[in-house]
Amino acid sequence: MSIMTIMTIKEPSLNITVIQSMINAIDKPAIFITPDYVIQAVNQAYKETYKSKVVVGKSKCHEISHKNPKPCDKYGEDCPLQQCISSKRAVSVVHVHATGEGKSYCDILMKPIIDEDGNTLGFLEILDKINYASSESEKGKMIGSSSAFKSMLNKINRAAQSKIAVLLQGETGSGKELVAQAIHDASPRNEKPFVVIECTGLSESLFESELFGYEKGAFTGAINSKKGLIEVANSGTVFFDEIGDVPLNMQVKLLRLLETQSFRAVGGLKQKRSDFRLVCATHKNLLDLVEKGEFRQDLYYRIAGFPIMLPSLKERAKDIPELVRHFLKHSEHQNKKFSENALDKLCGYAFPGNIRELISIIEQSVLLANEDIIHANDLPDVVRQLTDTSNSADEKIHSLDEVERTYLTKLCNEFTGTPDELASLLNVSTRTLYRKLHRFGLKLA
Ligand SMILES: Nc1ncnc2c1ncn2[C@@H]1O[C@H](COP(=O)(O)OP(=O)(O)OP(=O)(O)O)[C@@H](O)[C@H]1O
Repeated sequence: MSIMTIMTIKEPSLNITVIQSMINAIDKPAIFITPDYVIQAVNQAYKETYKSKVVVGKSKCHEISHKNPKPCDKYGEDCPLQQCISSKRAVSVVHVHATGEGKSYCDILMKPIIDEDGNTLGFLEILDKINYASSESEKGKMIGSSSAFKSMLNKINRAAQSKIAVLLQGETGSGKELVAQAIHDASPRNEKPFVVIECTGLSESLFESELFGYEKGAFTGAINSKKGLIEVANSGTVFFDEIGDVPLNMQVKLLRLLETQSFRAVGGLKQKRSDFRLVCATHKNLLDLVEKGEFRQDLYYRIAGFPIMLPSLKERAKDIPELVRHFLKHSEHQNKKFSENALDKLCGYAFPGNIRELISIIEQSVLLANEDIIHANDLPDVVRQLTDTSNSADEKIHSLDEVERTYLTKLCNEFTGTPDELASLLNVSTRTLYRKLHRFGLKLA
């Protein structure tokens, strides 16, 4: 019956055995469908993933993957089949699918299968389960369901498959380190080391000894030789955080390392090699720095093979309620809940510190609330004030640096605990807190 169906779709006939063999050779879940969404061929990986009975020639793709009686565009999602029909080209979208293990993000690749005469015979759909993200609270995963978040997932998944150098650009606290880790986890190098190099505040000598290691006796205090982070990262991924903070004289050394993948330990003669995948992040506009002569153009093009722009939390405000539920659920405050009104206020706030600031605001609100329900007036002043004035026409727009500086200045004057306690409340490492204080010339009381 399935053969008949295919044969009546287009001339010349399509051999279902050929299609089935093609699908069987794909190691990811895959189906072959006709424009009426009907599945004409399916592989074992698809059956195992969706655990629903697929009747070839009858079951429709959306009935299996979404458990929906109607196609996904009827529920407000992009339909890859419709896009593929109109563009006649391969398309890729990220959807939430109902798999045998519950809801899961999937990166869908839909390709038209065209015969020698240019007739479209049907569409090949290949699915890639995204394990590092979820549309609902799940411990250890990136949470979100806004379209900005989904299109970021699509790019992460693309980047993960190749060895291309990725540059993550986004505001502070928008999740750059989490995305870097996700790229590593979804890559073929995921069993190998993921090494983070924090570029802020590295002096030249520290830069070289940290990255390249040193030989015994190379300098006072080098009692034994030590491997550098680049060597440790061999076969894995190196994540250079805040790459825009690398001073010009060190940029040359970095460029040489990236071009040759080889280096020499401090005090060593031997040239060593390390095969690492490069991911960099910055909250700065590197092209502006290139323009100002503060960042080498050749280094920029070397690190920005595949730039990914992370959306700010403001651009994905739709995700705020789920993120709030997620952070409460995985804290010691599972019994707490934000009122609808408080959630509305949060959704209207600009979050200059992005998700890190959201986490901190949740913590503060929990402390400020007297009941298990957190009301709008339990929110910290910064949210209440900024959201209260957000409609005024003459509101001055503050730069993110300004907002961060003002908030940190206030904390420096008022906070009475230790730097470690403050760093933990702000959900940053103590090192990051010191880095920020140093940047604004601030000191804790
Ligand atoms: N999509 C997400 N879902 C859940 N938690 C997230 C998400 N994105 C970021 N976070 C959390 O937000 C916090 C900040 O993220 P991260 O440190 O990756 O940001 P960043 O952009 O690297 O910050 P910085 O620019 O200051 O280095 C972390 O606690 C991280 O786990």
